Amino acid sequence: MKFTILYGTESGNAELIAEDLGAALSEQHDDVAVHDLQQTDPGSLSPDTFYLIVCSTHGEGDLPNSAIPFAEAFDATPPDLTGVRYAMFGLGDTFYEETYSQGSEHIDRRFAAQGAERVGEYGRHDASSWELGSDAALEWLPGVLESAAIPA
Ligand SMILES: Cc1cc2nc3c(=O)[nH]c(=O)nc-3n(C[C@H](O)[C@H](O)[C@H](O)COP(=O)(O)O)c2cc1C
Repeated sequence: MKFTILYGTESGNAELIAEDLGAALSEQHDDVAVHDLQQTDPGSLSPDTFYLIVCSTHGEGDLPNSAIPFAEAFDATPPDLTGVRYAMFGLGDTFYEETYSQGSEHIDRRFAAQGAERVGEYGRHDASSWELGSDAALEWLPGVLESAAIPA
């Protein structure tokens, strides 16, 4: 199974988490890549790869800067994501109350609308919590792999 971890970030937290998830997956799997969403062509998403998407929230419940070109390209030419499976890990801060963790949901809605299947629990990290983002993501990962029926 090929894994690609895609991150959308503005101040680097999602990138760090993506790198840590990539390192953890690489211990058991050979084909693991980590990419910034801004370097990702939506048309390249493929059913032969399992995607983990790590995306923060900025503005007022908006996408972070590095995810915006991806969303624009996605909307310009919506890809057929039939057969694509992915897991979602959203970053946010409950300080922002009603817009908490909505950034990643902009990507999630696009994937669902084009036929992709989200697998496992929707992961979240709250910057107001005491937990480190990477610790939360590494706790979330095994459940996702189990839901996807991928050996850890
Ligand atoms: C200017 C600014 C606006 C933010 N707006 C929101 C928001 O609307 N909702 C939310 O849940 N978190 C919001 N956050 C919190 C970030 O999503 C959180 O700090 C996250 O860990 C940042 O990750 P990143 O470094 O990958 O961008 C905001 C942070 C900043 C600095």
